Amino acid sequence: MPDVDVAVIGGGAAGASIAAISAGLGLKVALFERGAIGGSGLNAGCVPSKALLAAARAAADARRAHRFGIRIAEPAIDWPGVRAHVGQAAAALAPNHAEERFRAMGATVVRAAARFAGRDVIDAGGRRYRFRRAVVAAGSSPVVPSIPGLSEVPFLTTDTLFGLEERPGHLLILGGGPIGLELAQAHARLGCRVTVVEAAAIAGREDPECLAPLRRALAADGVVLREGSRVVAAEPHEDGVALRLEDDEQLTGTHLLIAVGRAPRLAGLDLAAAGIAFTPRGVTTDRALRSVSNRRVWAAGDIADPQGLGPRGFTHAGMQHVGIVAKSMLFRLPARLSYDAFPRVVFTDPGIVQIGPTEAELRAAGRSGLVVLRWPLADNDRLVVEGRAEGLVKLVADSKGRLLGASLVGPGVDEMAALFVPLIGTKLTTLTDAPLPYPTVSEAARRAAAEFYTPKLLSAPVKRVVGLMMRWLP
Ligand SMILES: Cc1cc2nc3c(=O)[nH]c(=O)nc-3n(C[C@H](O)[C@H](O)[C@H](O)COP(=O)(O)OP(=O)(O)OC[C@H]3O[C@@H](n4cnc5c(N)ncnc54)[C@H](O)[C@@H]3O)c2cc1C
Ligand SMILES: NC(=O)c1ccc[n+]([C@@H]2O[C@H](COP(=O)([O-])OP(=O)(O)OC[C@H]3O[C@@H](n4cnc5c(N)ncnc54)[C@H](O)[C@@H]3O)[C@@H](O)[C@H]2O)c1
Repeated sequence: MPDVDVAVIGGGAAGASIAAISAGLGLKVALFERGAIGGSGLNAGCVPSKALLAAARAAADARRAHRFGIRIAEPAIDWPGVRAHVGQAAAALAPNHAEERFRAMGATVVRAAARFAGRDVIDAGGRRYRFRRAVVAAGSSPVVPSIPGLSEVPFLTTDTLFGLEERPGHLLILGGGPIGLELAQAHARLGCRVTVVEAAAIAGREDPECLAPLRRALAADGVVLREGSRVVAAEPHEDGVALRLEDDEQLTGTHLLIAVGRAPRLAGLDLAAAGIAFTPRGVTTDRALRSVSNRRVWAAGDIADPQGLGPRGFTHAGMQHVGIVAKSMLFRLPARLSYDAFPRVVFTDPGIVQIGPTEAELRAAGRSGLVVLRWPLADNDRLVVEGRAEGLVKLVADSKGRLLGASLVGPGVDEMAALFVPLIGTKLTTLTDAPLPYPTVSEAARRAAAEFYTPKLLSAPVKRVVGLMMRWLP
């Protein structure tokens, strides 16, 4: 006889939501969490990083105020005050993740590491739980590269950075992905020296046309970017830490942050004991997020590797997974995950947004007949009046005018992502016909979409027909 209907391993964004829905449906639920409920997003990810960026934005806005004829002295950064703000942001959101909230819903919260002990058995906290259905939502953790000497130097990851009491004097950041870039800009604006060492190009997944404005902004903030640089050794230094690059150059800093990617937290789950197939990319599932080898088990969030689609390390991917798992596991409805309109945002200033595939990804997938439309944000009235008119809206459509992907860079474009998600796969007329409010940054979406029709509308035959109608029809 099973002890629980639904066992959920991991109380992060994905696992906690599935536990809440299952309990809300009156099912007997056990939620296993070995750390803090809320997971990486609340405690060491989205929330503290965006709170730090908000403080950094306030400092940057003060520095830019002179453009508007407002003179403000160089802002004094009160680091304990900044840390208090970051702490308060997490505290304000913590009640959504409180253990009592789940208990009140009728779920059993087990504050212990869980591991599988059979196809329908989980061991945790010295007890054995037999389940009807289980969801693996154990998340991901920072990858630490094997660099000679790294284990001899004190280094930070995002698991430890937000607990650091002192302000780094000179923060060296290894990795120029979203984590490295967001935290580089935040720290630079808050008065730290920052050097980013990136083995390839920064934001390497993003459309290359979006990178120039970001590189310029980071340079203006004082971030030193070392792209195409490989670290071959790390060693202690009187300043804190030294990194040796391939060409023997040495970079020194007071602190080192490792931000070279995240990997699914597979260790300790003993997935093999339950016959759950996995690879280093995560738990192998079908498109309904159901394990391909143990049909009692589903996976969600950073640890899920839906076959053919690969893992996605975003909170909103986890939220999309929750909907799929609810349909498939709880309601027994057909469910099929698709990332065709999946958005990602780098929350720097300017931000970079990608919705759906990039032009390069579409071409690599063999899509032909692509139409690329661009609208520079230098022409956006809202940004002109705000003195920040830089960036790009780039849309990729098929020959019939159906939107396949959108790449954006500019101030405030993060909020435009939501506009585009439901439009992927639809005709661009949805945008051109919509009265998007003026003056907003979003309005540039309509201008870019209109570029698809303008050449056709202003063609010689159309001009002739319009002229004839004007002159000959009443
Ligand atoms: C600095 C940073 C900034 C980020 N910013 C963004 C952003 O702006 N937008 C965005 O969409 N994403 C962002 N992300 C990614 C986002 O945080 C993750 O995609 C998301 O938190 C993953 O949620 P999850 O539920 O899959 O896993 P997690 O949040 O990692 O939760 C998994 C939980 O499982 C628990 N656990 C693991 N193993 C066991 C076990 N054996 N037994 C019991 N419990 C276990 C862990 O303690 C953890 O609490 C950011 C990440 C970082 C690090
Ligand atoms: N804004 C957001 O939504 C957001 C923010 C932060 C994190 N995240 C999630 O967290 C994940 C992890 O982020 P990330 O930035 O750590 O990883 P990432 O994989 O996106 O980027 C890591 C970068 O490090 C570089 N790199 C790898 N090894 C290196 C080495 N030895 N030396 C120098 N550079 C090296 C890579 O070339 C890459 O550019 C992201 O993929 C994303 O899913 C999302």
